[in-house]
Amino acid sequence: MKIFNAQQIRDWDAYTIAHEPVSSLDLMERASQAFVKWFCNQFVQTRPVWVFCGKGNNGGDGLAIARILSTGGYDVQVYTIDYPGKASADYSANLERLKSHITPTQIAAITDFPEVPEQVVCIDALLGTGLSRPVEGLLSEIIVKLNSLTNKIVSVDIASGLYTDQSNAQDDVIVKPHFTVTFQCPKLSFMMPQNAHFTGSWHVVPIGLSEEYAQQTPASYYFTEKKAAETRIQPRQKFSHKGTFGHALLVAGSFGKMGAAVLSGKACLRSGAGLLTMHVPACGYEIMQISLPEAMTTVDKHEKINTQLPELDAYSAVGIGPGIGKEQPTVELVEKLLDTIGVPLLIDADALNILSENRQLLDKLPAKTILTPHPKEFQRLAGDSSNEFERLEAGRQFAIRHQVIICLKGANTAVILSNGDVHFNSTGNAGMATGGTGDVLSGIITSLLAQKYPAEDAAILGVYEHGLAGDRAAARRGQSALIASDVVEYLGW
Ligand SMILES: NC(=O)C1=CN([C@@H]2O[C@H](COP(=O)(O)OP(=O)(O)OC[C@H]3O[C@@H](n4cnc5c(N)ncnc54)[C@H](O)[C@@H]3O)[C@@H](O)[C@H]2O)[C@@H](O)CC1
Ligand SMILES: Nc1ncnc2c1ncn2[C@@H]1O[C@H](COP(=O)(O)OP(=O)(O)O)[C@@H](O)[C@H]1O
Ligand SMILES: [K+]
Repeated sequence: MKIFNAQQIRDWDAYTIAHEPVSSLDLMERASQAFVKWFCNQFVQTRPVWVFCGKGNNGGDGLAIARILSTGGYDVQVYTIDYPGKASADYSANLERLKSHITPTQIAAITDFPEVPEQVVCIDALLGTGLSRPVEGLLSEIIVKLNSLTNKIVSVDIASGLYTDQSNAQDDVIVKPHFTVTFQCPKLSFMMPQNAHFTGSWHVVPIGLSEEYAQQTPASYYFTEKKAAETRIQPRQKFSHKGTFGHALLVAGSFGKMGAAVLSGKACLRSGAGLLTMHVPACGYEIMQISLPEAMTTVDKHEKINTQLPELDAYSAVGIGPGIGKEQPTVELVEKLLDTIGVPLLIDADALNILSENRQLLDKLPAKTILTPHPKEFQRLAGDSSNEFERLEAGRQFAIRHQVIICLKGANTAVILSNGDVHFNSTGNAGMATGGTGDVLSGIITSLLAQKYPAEDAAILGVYEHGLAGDRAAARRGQSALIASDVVEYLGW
């Protein structure tokens, strides 16, 4: 699914109005009905609903939502806000339509703000994607009040005060909803960890905006859901054999960190590679043979770290990094690998830190190499950013400059392609914030590369399946109990 920016969303709206054709008022009605459908599944009719409306089209949605809910039997009150600025035409039209159902109460000063009983669900329809400046004055006072309540808050389209596609300043006043019900596509700002408090649990509801516009309009940002992920899966053919599915090499582990090698190796095999060889330091030989009998093991001459690059001819992809440390002989191994490799490559963990500390190596990265940094590793690679929009932009510039693919890990991992396009992941949960889950991801992606998946597909699909396995694991055991081995166990495809 494409993630459009605020201007594109306005154009999408206008395109739909012109080409369907549908009046903008009817489109607002459709959006409001879609919101109400979600709302009625979430909150029973006995919950009173108070709707707080601004004067733009988001406020217009709020008025229409209030009318539809009231017609549906909910006890609804509407609060309109008296702040400078002109009301939109569709807001005014909906205010007229509302009048035979509900008489709105106007808030002209913060002292007019009502006492809100505990059971009331508040709907935030103050400002939407038309936000163009920080919220001030009465509107900001109202947001502060709403945020001080313990009531459930549902934002229409986007929390009031939150920008759609740019960073807010730290002291901006923004609604902190429990839920956001957003129209047609997720918004870029929902992907940023800095905005977690300003989205709550967010849900996309379709409102029938033009498919044609969505298809023909280029976007830089995407949201990878089930369908987009599954279309990348290459089905296994009846007469295939283990040679069909490639031979992966994982260079992993060091003394005290052999677990990272085991986890990435298991995940690699569970993701369909035909053959796997693990290259590990001598201390890891028995550990590998016992814990992963399906893998072959080549042993480094060094007891505790990897120092020797195995002959690469046999392998269809290489993954390096999990648990390898940063000792000088390992740095030299990484350099030699970059000088000689002719197959797809994944670089993770300490191998990324080696790149950060030996920046001349960055110029040796083969095109379409996949890098899987967590935010700290990314910061070491690309430097500081003052907010997460800037960090993402730094990631795009890095990917374009070095022609690599970056999986910037976290909730909604951003897979940044070498043309700068970003695919945010939809799976995964906070239970995965535990040691070793990144090693599992390395194994999965290396496996897909070995099977000759295009690097873009390996990154996007690998990240998706990794999160999905984490979600299955969390559903069975809960998030706190989840460990990286569970993610491997719940891979299933
Ligand atoms: N394209 C879509 O997907 C649809 C959007 N609809 C609704 O329309 C909304 C967008 O409507 P608008 O563009 O009217 O946007 P808003 O409802 O956010 O209002 C924008 C208006 O508020 C003013 N404004 C901006 N920042 C302000 C601030 N900080 N303080 C005070 N006033 C401020 C602007 O000058 C403008 O007049 C969406 O969020 C959604 O709720 C739906 O009605 C229909 C379909
Ligand atoms: N809150 C979260 N929601 C979803 N996924 C998460 C969350 N926290 C971590 N993850 C995922 O878990 C993995 C952690 O990787 P990483 O930090 O490298 O761990 P390690 O180095 O211990 O293996 C990443 O794939 C990341 O996307
Ligand atoms: K809103």
